[in-house]
Amino acid sequence: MLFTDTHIQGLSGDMLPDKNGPSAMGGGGQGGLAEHPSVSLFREYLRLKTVHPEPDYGAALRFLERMAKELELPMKKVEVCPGRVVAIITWTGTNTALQSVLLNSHMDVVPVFQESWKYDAFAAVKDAEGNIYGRGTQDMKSVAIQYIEAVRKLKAEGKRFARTIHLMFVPDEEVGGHKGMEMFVKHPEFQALNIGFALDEGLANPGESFTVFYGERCPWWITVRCPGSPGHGSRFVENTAAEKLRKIINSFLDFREQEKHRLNTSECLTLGDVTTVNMTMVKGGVAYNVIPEKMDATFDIRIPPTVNLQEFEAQIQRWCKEAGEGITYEFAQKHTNQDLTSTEDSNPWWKIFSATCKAMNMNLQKEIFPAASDSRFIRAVGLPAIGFSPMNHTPILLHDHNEFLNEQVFLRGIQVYQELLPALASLPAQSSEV
Ligand SMILES: CSCC[C@H](NC(C)=O)C(=O)O
Ligand SMILES: [Zn+2]
Ligand SMILES: [Zn+2]
Repeated sequence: MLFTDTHIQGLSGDMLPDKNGPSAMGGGGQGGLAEHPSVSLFREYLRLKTVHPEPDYGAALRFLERMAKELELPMKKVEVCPGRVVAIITWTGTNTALQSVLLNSHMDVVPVFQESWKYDAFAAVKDAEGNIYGRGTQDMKSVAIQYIEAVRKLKAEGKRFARTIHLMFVPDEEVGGHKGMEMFVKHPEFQALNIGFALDEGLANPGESFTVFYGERCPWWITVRCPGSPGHGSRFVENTAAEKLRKIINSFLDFREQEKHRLNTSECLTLGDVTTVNMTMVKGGVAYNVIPEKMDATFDIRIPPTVNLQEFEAQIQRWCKEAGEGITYEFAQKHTNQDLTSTEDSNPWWKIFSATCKAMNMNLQKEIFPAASDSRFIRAVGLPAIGFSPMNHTPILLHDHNEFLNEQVFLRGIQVYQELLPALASLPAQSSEV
């Protein structure tokens, strides 16, 4: 039986036809041809509302439990915080003494401005070009299903590898990972996974190449508090909070201009190589005619690994001092680990990853991730991690309206993991492991 997109929109994931496990015939968009079962599964996962501020993690965990059952693999659940569960599906290797390969994805997605979307952001509508629209199509439910489907295919082919492969599904990445990966990397269950190398999310690439991320900028979220003398709004009161706030804003935003200019005038720099500063909140004031006793400005700063963080903070202190008396600041986010994953052939994991991609004629663009992902916590405990979402010929639409991924790009990504997983999980024992 075939469905049109209109029919599919009205169905919940549970109501989709499910004849042979995930081999559901999905929505149309391809002239009535049966939909690839992996695409149907992807669309089903997209329909789960794991959206902040109240993600339905229960639905995602039930879905993943079903996946584990279909794959005939065990799934472990670790509650790192009340209501915050990390799920791990494990394909045990033939030599459990060797370090394992981690395939990480986050279950949660960011909210949408539904009125600005072409379709319901949680209906996983597929258009006539095969573009699948939905929150999480790029970030990063596609990658989660690609991992699952690659493992399904490899298992069906009777493959088995020396190294264990862990498929990990974490909560709360989109709100900083504090009740997700940040906690889990310190958990004994994480250590017990004996991870040697991790893959996590990357970004789409609009061209033919695939972008891979070997490091991240440090996110610093800072609120600068400017105290001042209050008084009547009709007077020239000295030492006002607003005068100080103006100087603070000028210092931060002048620096922003310099960095923007540096990025725009250098061909070899990408966003991940410069510091971005954005004023994201301003607070203060109680009435039109009352000069307030304090005003705050909040900035989202992203600092590349090449910047000395002590010197950068000293600069912030100078800006505060220059702006007037009594100015303080406080961090809501201050990541300080600047570890990079080596992309030299001396790193055997990188060597096998890049060689396997090259054998598939994939051109890799190495960059610093401009935002923050859970990879930063993995690198911070000393493990190599590469951010990689196999999405080329795709505009970068994470967190944007009308986020989409084409089904052919999605399916090609499964093939990419079908090659990568055997290569990584067959990496010979390293001298550090014996
Ligand atoms: C700093 S925790 C927030 C994480 C979020 N990640 C992404 C990929 O958008 C960000 O960079 O804002
Ligand atoms: Zn993400
Ligand atoms: Zn995101």
